Amino acid sequence: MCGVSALILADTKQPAVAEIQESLGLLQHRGQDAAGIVTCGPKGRLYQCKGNGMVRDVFTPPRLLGLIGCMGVGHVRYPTAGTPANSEAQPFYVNSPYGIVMGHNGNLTNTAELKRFLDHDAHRHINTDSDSELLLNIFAYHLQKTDKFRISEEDIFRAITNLYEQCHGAYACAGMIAGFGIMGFRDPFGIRPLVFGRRKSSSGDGYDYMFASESIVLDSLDFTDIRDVNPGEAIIVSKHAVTTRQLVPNPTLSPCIFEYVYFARPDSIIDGVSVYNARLEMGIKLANKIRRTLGDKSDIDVVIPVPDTSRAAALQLSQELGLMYREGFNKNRYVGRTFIMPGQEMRRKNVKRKLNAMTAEFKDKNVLIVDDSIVRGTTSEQIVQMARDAGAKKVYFASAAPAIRYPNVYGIDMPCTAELVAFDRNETEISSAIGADLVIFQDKEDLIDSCRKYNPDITQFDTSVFDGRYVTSDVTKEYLDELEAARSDGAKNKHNPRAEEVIGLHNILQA
Ligand SMILES: O=P(O)(O)OC[C@H]1O[C@H](OP(=O)(O)OP(=O)(O)O)[C@H](O)[C@@H]1O
Ligand SMILES: NC(=O)CC[C@H](N)C(=O)O
Ligand SMILES: [Mg+2]
Repeated sequence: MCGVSALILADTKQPAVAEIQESLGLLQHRGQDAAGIVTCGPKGRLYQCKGNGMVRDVFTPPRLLGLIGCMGVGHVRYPTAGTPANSEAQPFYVNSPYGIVMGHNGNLTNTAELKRFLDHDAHRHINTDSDSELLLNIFAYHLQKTDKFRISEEDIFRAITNLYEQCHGAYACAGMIAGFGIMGFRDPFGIRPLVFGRRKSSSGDGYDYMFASESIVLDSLDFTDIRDVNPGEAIIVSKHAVTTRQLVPNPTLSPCIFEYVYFARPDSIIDGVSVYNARLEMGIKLANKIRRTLGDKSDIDVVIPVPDTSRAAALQLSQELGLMYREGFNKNRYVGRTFIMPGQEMRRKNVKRKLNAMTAEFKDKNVLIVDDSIVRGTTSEQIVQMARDAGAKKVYFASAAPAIRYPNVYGIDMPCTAELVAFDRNETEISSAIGADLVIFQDKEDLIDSCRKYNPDITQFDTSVFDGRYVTSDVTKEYLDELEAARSDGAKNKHNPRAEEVIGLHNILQA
């Protein structure tokens, strides 16, 4: 997943850039590889700053000063398609028609078909390997068909409807049309999150409007009337009006359950479910599973979370089991999230840089380490070793999510089953692969119930990483094979000149 945001201020003399930058800081946990902002100023002119790096590195004060205008779009990237190159930093821009800017969270599953269509039929030039550039150009192609001097909301809705028919996979998008306004839309299954809110303008005249991947952004920036964009719904905020339209009739909301497990901030609410509450509930359900597995009289002395994401579940679990909770791992706050770092070598090195065991909490104890998930096992394997080195007698390892055995195709970069530690292994084999005495996983139904408890109206989640069932119908065995061949660690390690290529056309990073 990535993070997107778009803001339009009622007071056209005020700059939007500072709050867009703020929004990206609040979404940094969704993407650490690249960041970008495009604003729209007087005369409908667009101003862009984007490139590889964290928000604090990309947006230096002089660069921010150059981003003028009362509306704009922001993006933080975690690459899940194409390459990690600078040129694939978002938002993307096309000049025709009207000047369009788009930030995309998610992943398209029919990129080959879209690429062919844009080349052969639409005759639109695509300059990178990014699926998001394809998405933007599909939208632009359909908007172009209106062939009008000035467009209306109806034209935009029609173009998004056409995009829905053509683009498969996951996409939560925040966009802008030069001089016109901002827009947000979510794919027909609502796989990735997107929220919308408004705030009384600082001048007291009218409202400011904002889209963001997570509600924490709108909360922090004092927006109210926050609501989820529905699956298959588009919202357009022009300088004069807010227009919403349900473009896909009767969609089935199917949010990615991994947002609740790991990706989202705990203080966000996604599709009516507080991520924090869902994690606490995961802790309760996991405690029950541990009780069922080990019986009431287990020999566990202490529960220890793996910072950061597992903390809420681990604390609740310890209370449920009547066990002591201790912060046994000290975390270096300056190292980012390791799971979303590119390349296994980097992920492996950074677990060690980030976490350190405190001997006092481990020595001569039977410990239950709790994490939110075990994916490649990069974290768990090293954590178990650290616990043993610190003198633990027995190491139990519990995961608040079920075992992950299938690739993700909707915006999480796990395309290759062979890289997943649970692939083709039973629980005993996983325990020995990560060096634990016993590993205990949450049951899938319990995970689903933990989220549904807070919004029973959600009838299905995307749980594909646990069960191999994809909510969109086009994910075939052939597709998964192609994805694995293109994006496995092995494939990425092969020299890819496109990843290093400097496509200056896209970047304006200056001192
Ligand atoms: O089995 P793995 O492949 O190691 O992936 C799972 C681990 O990665 C994530 O942590 P991360 O460090 O990314 O973020 P966090 O600090 O938010 O927990 C997640 O919380 C698990 O700890
Ligand atoms: N994880 C995401 O949402 C990434 C968006 C897009 N697929 C990219 O790779 O840039
Ligand atoms: Mg973690």
